[in-house]
This record gives sequence, C-alpha cells and structure tokens, in this order.
Amino acid sequence: MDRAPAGSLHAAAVLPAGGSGERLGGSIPKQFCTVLGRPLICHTLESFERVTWIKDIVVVVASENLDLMKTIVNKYGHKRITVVVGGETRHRSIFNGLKVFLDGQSLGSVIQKPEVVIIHDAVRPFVEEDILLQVAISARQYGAAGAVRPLVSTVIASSPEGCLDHSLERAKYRASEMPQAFLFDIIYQAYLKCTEYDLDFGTECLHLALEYSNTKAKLLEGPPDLWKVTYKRDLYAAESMIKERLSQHLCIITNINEEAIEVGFQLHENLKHHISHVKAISLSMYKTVQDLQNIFHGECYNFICINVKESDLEETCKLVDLLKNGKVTTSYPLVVISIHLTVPNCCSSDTQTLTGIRQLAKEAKKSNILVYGLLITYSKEHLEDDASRLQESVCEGSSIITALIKVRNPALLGQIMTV
Ligand SMILES: Nc1ccn([C@@H]2O[C@H](COP(=O)(O)OP(=O)(O)OP(=O)(O)O)[C@@H](O)[C@H]2O)c(=O)n1
Ligand SMILES: O=P(O)(O)OC[C@@H](O)[C@@H](O)[C@@H](O)CO
Repeated sequence: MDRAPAGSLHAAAVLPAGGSGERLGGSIPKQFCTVLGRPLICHTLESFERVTWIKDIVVVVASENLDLMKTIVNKYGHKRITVVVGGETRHRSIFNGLKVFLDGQSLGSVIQKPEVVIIHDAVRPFVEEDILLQVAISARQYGAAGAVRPLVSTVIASSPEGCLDHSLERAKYRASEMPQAFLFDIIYQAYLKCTEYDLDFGTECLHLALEYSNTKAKLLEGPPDLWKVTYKRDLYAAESMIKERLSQHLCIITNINEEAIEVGFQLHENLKHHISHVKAISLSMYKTVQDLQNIFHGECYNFICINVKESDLEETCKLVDLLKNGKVTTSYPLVVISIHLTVPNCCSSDTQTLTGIRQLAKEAKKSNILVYGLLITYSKEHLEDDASRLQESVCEGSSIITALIKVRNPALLGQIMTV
C-alpha cells in the first residue's frame, strides 16, 4: 500500500549502475546478471516502481551498456525510468545522474528537479518502501539521511609493517548502506564543490554532504536486507531470498467433486506446516484473475489445481489461461501444479494422456508460468479401505509440492511426479 510521505514531497531516485562488477568475476557486470530469469537490476527497479511517490527513476550505466539498459527497460516494461551515461567511478556516475534533473529542464524534458533525491546502488535489490520513506522524510528535515547497519566484523588499522596498529570499538561504528536521500541542492552543490580526488576515490555521498554542504546526515538503522551484491555468493543469496519470498503463499483450487475436496482439505492441512499462507478455494469462487489476486492481495505466485480425472487437464488449462490473459503483471515466475487423482493399479495408458501437460507447460513457460504435474493415488472406495494410505500419499505429495514451489526448477516443467 502506498503511503504518500508527510506533505507529499516531490522525490526522485538515482540508481548508479555503471560499474563493471570486477569482484563478482562474471562475464557481464553484476547488475545485468540473471536472477530468477531477469537481470538483477530489474528486481531493484521493481522495488522502486512500487513506490508511487518517487516520480522519476534515473539509472546511470556505462556508455557501452546504454542500449542494453534501454532494451531491458522496454522488455520488462519498467516505467518512470530515464537512462543516462555514467562515469569512470561511482561518484562520477551519481553526479551524471543528478545533472539530468537540471539538464533535463534545459532540454525541456519531463523530468523535474525533485525536492529530495534518493541515491541507491542498483545492485541492492531488496529495498522496501518503509526505509525509502524514512530516508526521504529525514532528508527533508536534516538535509541528508542514510541507512546504516551494525558492523559484522571489527574494523582494525594496520601499521606500515602490516601488523595491527589499533582496532575500533565496533559498537561505536556502523556500516554505511543505501538508500541515502538528500535535499537535491545539498548533494548537487556538494558534487559541484568536491575535488577530483573525491570523485575518483570517494565511496560515501554522506561525507560529501558533510564536507562540502556542511550537512550532517541523519543516520537510520536499516533492515538487514539492504546488502549490496558484490561477490558471486551474493548473487546466489539474492536468488534464494527472492524464491523464499515467492513461496510464502499458496492457493489450492478444487472443483466440487467429493474426492477433490477431500484431497484438497488434506493437502491444505499438510501444506500449512510448510508454507506460511495457504488458502483453498473452489473453482466457482473465481471467474477472473482479479478474484485470484484478491485472495492474497496480489502476493500469490503459487497455485494448485486438483483435477478429478487423471487424464483431464481442463481445469488446469483454464487456470493457466486466466493467469496468462489476466495480465498478471508479475515479473516473477508463477507456479501451477496440476494434481490428478488416479485409482490404484490404473492402466498406464490413462496417465499417458497426461502427456498433454508437457505441451501445456511448454506454452505456459512463454508467459513465465511454471506448470508441473502430480499424480495422487486415491478413490472413494480406496479411502474406505485404507484412509491412512491417502494420508501417506498426501504427506508425500505435500513435500513434493513444497519443493516445486521453493525451487521453481525449470528443468522439471511438464514432468509428472507420482505419490
Ligand atoms: N563507475 C561506476 C562504478 C560503480 N557504479 C555503481 O555503483 C554501485 C556500487 O558499486 P560497486 O558495488 O563497487 O559496483 P562495481 O564497481 O561494479 O563493483 P566492483 O568494484 O567489484 O567492480 C553499483 O551499482 C555499480 O554499478 C557506477 O554506477 N559507476
Ligand atoms: O564501495 P563500493 O564501490 O563497493 O560500493 C559503494 C558503497 O561504498 C556504498 O554503497 C556504501 O558505502 C554507502 O555509501
């Protein structure tokens, strides 16, 4: 939910993305490395696009990546983005980003100089509205503000011989993170006045505001997720964190068939122990994708569709079409697990008709929907004879479902697991 900051200030953002990512060691700069099917920078852009009171987002890239960045903006439908060329260092890139608000005016562009400008490294994808609001409002009050985090390692100073000279009392210091925010004129004047040495070797915008605009930034304790993707491990961590966030909600869809309801109920009871928010609905409860999105306020990326006939994909196809045509504007892959009930010792030819799921999965993938199949052995007669067998199947099925949702492995698309 967007909360316009007090007084609804006019804010904009500058995202430096002009680095080469040497420490990560990839073949391309880390901001363009793929995380869950999209460039890392897309995840950061999406975090900012969710904040409606940030009117313009300026992305600063190296000249050789200008066309690539513009292609990314168009391909993934990012809004409110202006792409400009950076400089040889992060400070020079940030300064170029700030200039566009003044050059823009002279060029008659729609970009207006903001009251407050937020500066945030493009390789810090996990930034929420709360901290953005805090730094923006504090910048309006103090002139500058920045997120900080407790130090994890102690800071020590080395002697010329490479031995310990002294160590700092860790509790007295903080790690300077992003986002940072400034009254535009304060940071712009600081960049105008600072030295070439600052521009070439400095790493701290808050320092420039203090040194050249006599402004002591307000320091705000930020959440732990503000870390910067610097090394290869950070890329893996980023993907795992996004997958963890995506796997928090699950919607189980059944028709009114008795078996489907029974299996849906047992799956619901089982999956609640693996996934934070699980809801079961009947097919009749939704007609549009909005109905589905309303269930979890647009936060649901995982769906189970229980089909009574093992060879019948009708309900799953309907759900996939709804998600595709309902313009579920999500940049993240949706998971649809097509569950089919099969009677004990059924002839394999019946399940072979499920090969249609492979074609369905192939088509759905083009819309960023991951379709998997799961066969659960069950029949009403079967339940009367051996209820525990169903419980055992459902328990095994819940583990498979949880794994499919958490891992979102494209290699298993269209595959049919059996319990
Ligand atoms: N000339 C530069 C250098 C860095 N950055 C950006 O500043 C942010 C933080 O910098 P850092 O993590 O150091 O990125 P790199 O310089 O790419 O990393 P490395 O030092 O490992 O090369 C990144 O989003 C990076 O793209 C920039 O806009 N322009
Ligand atoms: O130093 P690097 O170029 O790796 O990254 C920039 C960081 O220093 C910077 O984002 C924070 O320290 C806050 O200023």
